[in-house]
Amino acid sequence: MSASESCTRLTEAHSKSLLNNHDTFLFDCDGVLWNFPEIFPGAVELLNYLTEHGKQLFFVTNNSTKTQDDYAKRFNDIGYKAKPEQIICTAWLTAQHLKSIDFKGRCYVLGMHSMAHELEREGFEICGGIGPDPLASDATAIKTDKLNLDPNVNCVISALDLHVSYIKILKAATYLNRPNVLFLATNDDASLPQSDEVIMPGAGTILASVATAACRSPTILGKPHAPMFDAIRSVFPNVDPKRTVMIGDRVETDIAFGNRQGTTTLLVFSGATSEKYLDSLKQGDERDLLPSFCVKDVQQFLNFLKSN
Ligand SMILES: O=C(O)[C@H](O)[C@H](O)COP(=O)(O)O
Ligand SMILES: [Mg+2]
Repeated sequence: MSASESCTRLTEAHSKSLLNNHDTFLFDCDGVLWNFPEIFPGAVELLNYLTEHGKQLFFVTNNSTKTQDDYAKRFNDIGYKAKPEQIICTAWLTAQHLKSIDFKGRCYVLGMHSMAHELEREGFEICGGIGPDPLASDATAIKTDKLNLDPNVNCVISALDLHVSYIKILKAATYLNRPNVLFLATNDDASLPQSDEVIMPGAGTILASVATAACRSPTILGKPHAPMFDAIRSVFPNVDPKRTVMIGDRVETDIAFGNRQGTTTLLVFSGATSEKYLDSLKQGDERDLLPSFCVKDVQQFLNFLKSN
């Protein structure tokens, strides 16, 4: 797909064609449906409209701060009846990945309680990393014997951790100094999409600190990488990428994910990507990042679908 063929501004005709020629719609969450707690206008109505038109919906979010059940409850609270199996979130995905490789051992996790919940639900042991772990104020030299490291840790997982600290990065890097220790990451998003000038560092900022200190690169499970689509196939084996639309706000994760899987991609400008940034990409040769279509937001997409 050339730059001129992609990034087509969505119209009513395109929207009806997307509806008639696709069975499955994959929705990113942050920046597309909401910047929580703000739910975007038209978001819930669009989900219900597509469901009423017989479409299969999945929610593919790199956000690791909530469990599948948390998301299912959130969707039900805002008026969309979601089943947990429709929700492909990275906390759940990480547990499924460890299951798929028959992992045995203990994990040091830089993340929120949702990570612990999903991992422990599958029987994996967490050994630190969740919650605050501040540097002692009188710390002069940090000696290994003061760190209470667990000799049985053989996996380090980097996720979105609002309690990240120097000591936690130090412990993660020290564990990763052992070559047998597996290094996983939920995602490498630079930031969380925000509707004002605040920049909320994303999971990628934490991952970069650990990877830099440890001089190692992780296996990243979230978008744009394949495990999320594999997880959808495990729930819905008949999913056909050619009849699937991926709707996202970040080109490096959502659009690249859809393009690599061969789906149609729809970029919204309500989150991480501005029209100006997309225009700058069109000058380059990163086809992977260019969407099939782009639209202002989910409300405009819904309006096009409902127009006569
Ligand atoms: O930093 C992060 O983890 C991400 O920015 C955030 O959670 C992305 O969520 P998504 O847009 O994939 O729903
Ligand atoms: Mg997003």
